[in-house]
Amino acid sequence: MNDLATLVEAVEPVEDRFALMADQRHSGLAKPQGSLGRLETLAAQLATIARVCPPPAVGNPGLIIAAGDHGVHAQGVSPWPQEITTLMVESFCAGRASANAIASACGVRVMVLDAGIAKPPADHPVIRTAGIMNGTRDLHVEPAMTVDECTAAILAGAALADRMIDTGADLLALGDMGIANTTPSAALIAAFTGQSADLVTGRGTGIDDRTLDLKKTVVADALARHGEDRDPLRTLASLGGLEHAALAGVALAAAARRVPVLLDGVNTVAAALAAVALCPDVLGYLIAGHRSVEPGASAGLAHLGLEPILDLELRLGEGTGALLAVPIVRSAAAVLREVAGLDELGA
Ligand SMILES: Cc1cc2ncn([C@H]3O[C@H](COP(=O)(O)O)[C@@H](O)[C@H]3O)c2cc1C
Ligand SMILES: O=C(O)c1cccnc1
Repeated sequence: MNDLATLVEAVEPVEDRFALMADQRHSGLAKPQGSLGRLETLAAQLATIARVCPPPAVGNPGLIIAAGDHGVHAQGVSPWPQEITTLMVESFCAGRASANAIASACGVRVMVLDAGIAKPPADHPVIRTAGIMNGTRDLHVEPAMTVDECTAAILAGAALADRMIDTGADLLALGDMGIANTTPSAALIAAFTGQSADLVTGRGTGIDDRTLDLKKTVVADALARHGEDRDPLRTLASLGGLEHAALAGVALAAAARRVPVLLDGVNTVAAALAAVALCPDVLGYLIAGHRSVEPGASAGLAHLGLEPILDLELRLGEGTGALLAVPIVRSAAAVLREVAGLDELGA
């Protein structure tokens, strides 16, 4: 898929009639009706995505961690130096980050997309490089990306998603890495939900009260600079990051291939809002893995109408919360596929 309009057109709505079939099937299984609670809703969603009931087993889940740097880091919105983005990506490659530990515990393959890191990491078999730019411009003073740069990042994410699906991935979890990226996330969430900068801006990696006030002002100023234009692509380019754009591309490509998309924390929720604004039919493919502590995550999830699977008070990103939800999504499909019918009891 080499242009955005083609990618958007390739996404077809999920088919609700398969949810009905899933409900009927659940009612006939050897368990009291509704006794598996939201696991049943999840299985029904998987059936609507796959257009088949029971849905296929989730046998080969993948995680894409998109990484990028941010011009707005210069405003002092994060206590961490920008080089941490590069160092953490190298840690993903070495299999030493939190995301790797949880991915191997949950049986998930990890790939990393350098969507636009300021100091690019060394080449590694798990890294793909978008090759667009080395970090965004400062969204506080000017658009973070041009529309062309943003489109290229979306397509880079879509290309990696396609490659993972071609090599067997049947669920894609989203993860992010990018020092200062909770600032563009807050700006995107405010723009796409209509909530105030004050409400959706959080402490990110753990900033003090003074820095939080500064961050809220930076987000509010960026929203004022951007103005009322709610065109999804221009909004994403103006207020977002390269990793947000790339993750929106992953969601679009996965939806186009009828593959479920598992969201992580605030940064992937911001990317999901952009993807849904670009293509409303993407929504049916999204599953919220967890509720991040960041306030913008809850605002974004509420706007999308998504109820997260887990709430473990995580506030890391990298895909950690999405990864932890993978066994639950797998189990939802397994129940609908494998549990005996009431009529088979004693047979
Ligand atoms: C060592 C380290 C590992 C991380 N892994 C994810 N993040 C998370 O924190 C960053 C965003 O927070 P803020 O906007 O406050 O900078 C992102 O990179 C996010 O993925 C990390 C942050 C650090 C410092
Ligand atoms: O919840 C998240 O995803 C998160 C929170 C803080 C920093 N980075 C990510």
